[in-house]
Amino acid sequence: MIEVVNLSKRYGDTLAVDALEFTVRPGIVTGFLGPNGAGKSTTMRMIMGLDRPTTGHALVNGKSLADHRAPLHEVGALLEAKGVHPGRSARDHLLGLAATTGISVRRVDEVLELVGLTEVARKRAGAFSLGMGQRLGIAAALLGDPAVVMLDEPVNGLDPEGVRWIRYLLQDLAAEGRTVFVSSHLMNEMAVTAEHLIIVGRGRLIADVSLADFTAQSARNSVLVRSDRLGDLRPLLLGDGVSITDNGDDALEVVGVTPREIGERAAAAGIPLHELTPVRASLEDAFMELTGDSVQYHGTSAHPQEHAA
Ligand SMILES: Nc1ncnc2c1ncn2[C@@H]1O[C@H](COP(=O)(O)OP(=O)(O)OP(=O)(O)O)[C@@H](O)[C@H]1O
Repeated sequence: MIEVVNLSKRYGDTLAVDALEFTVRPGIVTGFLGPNGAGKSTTMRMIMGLDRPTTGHALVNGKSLADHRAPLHEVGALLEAKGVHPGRSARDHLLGLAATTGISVRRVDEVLELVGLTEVARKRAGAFSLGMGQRLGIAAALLGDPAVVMLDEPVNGLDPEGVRWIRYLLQDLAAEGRTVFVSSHLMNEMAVTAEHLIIVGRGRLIADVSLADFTAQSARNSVLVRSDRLGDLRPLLLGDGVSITDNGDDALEVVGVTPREIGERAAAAGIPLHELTPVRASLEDAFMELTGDSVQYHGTSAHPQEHAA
């Protein structure tokens, strides 16, 4: 378990983390989401005791990390790219880490196997691809068989196979009862990986919510209706709280009426429907809606009409 209590960090004029409070529970994957610069890495560094909080504190399994006798067994973390000597083999790198903390050679070979690096374990880490380097970083994080696993943007720059591998690994670690806390700015990836979300913007907590509730709350759930008699159908659907958008192509996007209701009204009027599809809001849309104001550096949008919606 990770407990973050009134945690703040100021760098000069920048309040990178602003009175954050949340708990990360064991047994599930918790996604830590926020736009670039939202304070995710800073928060994770403070949890690891690598940065000193301006106010507040973070506890890992009930104590601050410095108070644990064997911190590597409590938490394993992959923070920014690890300093691996490029001339060293993956195995030697892990053996070096293990030796300083009393971890066995057997455990080194176990984690190499777990992350799929056994075959290349004796090759120079300098020749590793980004994905292999990421696997090595994760192997190092898991070395102490920690109860808490914390990864900062682990899927950045990975190919789809690597992304999927990390997703299943995180879910397996959570299923073993560990606390898994993983940061990302990719909402759609978190949507298929995490069960709970902590969302931050400009250092502040914006939402602490289950994935299911987050999706259900989104106002953008709609129904796509296709018919060649849309002109007759439209007045039958209008009402309070209903919005109807013509998306061209013989289709309407309807918000505020259920698919069942639309089907029944169309049937009662004898209007044939060619399609009636519930459209879940993309989680990315919901995330943008929520964090829009807290994005520090807005780029110029290639799709301005989407933001106006
Ligand atoms: N060592 C530092 N010195 C000064 N400012 C810093 C330092 N580290 C972070 N910041 C600032 O604190 C804010 C939060 O940064 P942080 O890296 O924690 O965000 P993040 O959510 O992890 O972003 P990203 O997704 O881009 O990694 C940013 O404005 C950043 O510029």
